[in-house]
Amino acid sequence: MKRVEENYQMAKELYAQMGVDTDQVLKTLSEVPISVHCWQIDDLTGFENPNAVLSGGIAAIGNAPGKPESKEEFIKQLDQALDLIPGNTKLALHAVYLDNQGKKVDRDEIQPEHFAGWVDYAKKRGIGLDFNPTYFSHPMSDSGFTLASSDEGVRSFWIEHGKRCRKIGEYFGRELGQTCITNHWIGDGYKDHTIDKVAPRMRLKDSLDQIFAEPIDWRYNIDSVESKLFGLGSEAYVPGSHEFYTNYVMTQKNCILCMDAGHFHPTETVSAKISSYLVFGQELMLHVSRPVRWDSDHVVMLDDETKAIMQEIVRYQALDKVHIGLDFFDASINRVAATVIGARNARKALLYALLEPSEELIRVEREGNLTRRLALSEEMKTMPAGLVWDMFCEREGVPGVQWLDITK
Ligand SMILES: C[C@H](O)[C@H](O)[C@@H](O)C(=O)CO
Ligand SMILES: [Mn+2]
Repeated sequence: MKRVEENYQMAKELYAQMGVDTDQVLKTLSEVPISVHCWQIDDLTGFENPNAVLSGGIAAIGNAPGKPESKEEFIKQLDQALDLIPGNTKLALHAVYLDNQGKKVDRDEIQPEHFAGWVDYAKKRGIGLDFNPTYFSHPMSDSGFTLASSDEGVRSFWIEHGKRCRKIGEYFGRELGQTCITNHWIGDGYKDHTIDKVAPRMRLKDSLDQIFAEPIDWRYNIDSVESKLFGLGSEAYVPGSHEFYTNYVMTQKNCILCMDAGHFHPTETVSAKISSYLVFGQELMLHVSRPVRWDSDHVVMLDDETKAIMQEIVRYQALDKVHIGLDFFDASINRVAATVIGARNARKALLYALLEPSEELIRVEREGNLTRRLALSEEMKTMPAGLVWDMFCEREGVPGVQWLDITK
């Protein structure tokens, strides 16, 4: 305790010399919500069907022991993870984590009451909730198409699911006094060479128009649409591409864009795209993830891209415009630890961004002093951010490096 305090005082002085107020940084770091996804805990199996098989072109690869075998075990492990994650945390749920009280409740039948237990859970923990319709892992998505399907029965089933999920999001927002982001991602697409790329997109646009037709107060629920380049089995064509959704949110204005760090060409980065949306006054949802050669959903590291994403948000004072969520699932390592590692790294990346003297960097760039821009940026890299992090954990009542004990 004393050592953490002493180290922090030293770091505080060093950062002050660079024009950075670490006390203010710690306050902001504690307040910014980061939405931690629940599905790393159980490889996205959920409670709808204990034997569910993941589909939609995504995969949790690995067979690490300890996967929860009941809802009780799931909650226990989730609690264990959340207890080790400092800062203002939201919890992101998927529709398959419903409480169906042992009855069959299909996706086009779900209602707020099936998620009342989660609202109680969130109230108990003092956290907000985000939501995701589950447009996959279901016989009605077996054709590889949902909202863009040419089968009107299939399409209307999923439109109903989308509509109901927004109402559940609204319920979360009202009950918890925090906006819920309801993120819509579909795995639709073709494996091979596609001739008519327009018709599925026309159907997808129409489905979204129907889903979002009813206005919902943005204080309670904001819908986001998540683009993707390809999936397993949809390598050649995905109707819900980045260009498609960018145009959708710009013209329809009834939802915002979600960018997942793994959903682009390997040399493209989400960090490079953020400013273009902010210029047009757009809010954004992010899925912070780590693609390794493809959309592999590896656990988030404290790597250059994660730091760059946070820098972009902080530099333009857009912390209230860009909603930060996590999306990874790795079944090859302990699932609780995976959640903790990824969530702590996302917040550490945010800390690095907040510790940057961004006002000075922007000013010297504007003045044309590009030498100082580079020199100062480089010097910042070896400043003692870890000592500020330790103080953050201390103030949040969460273990610092000692959390590693659970990995023994
Ligand atoms: C489970 C999530 O909804 C899913 O991962 C989606 O967000 C995605 O990124 C699919 O590749
Ligand atoms: Mn995602």
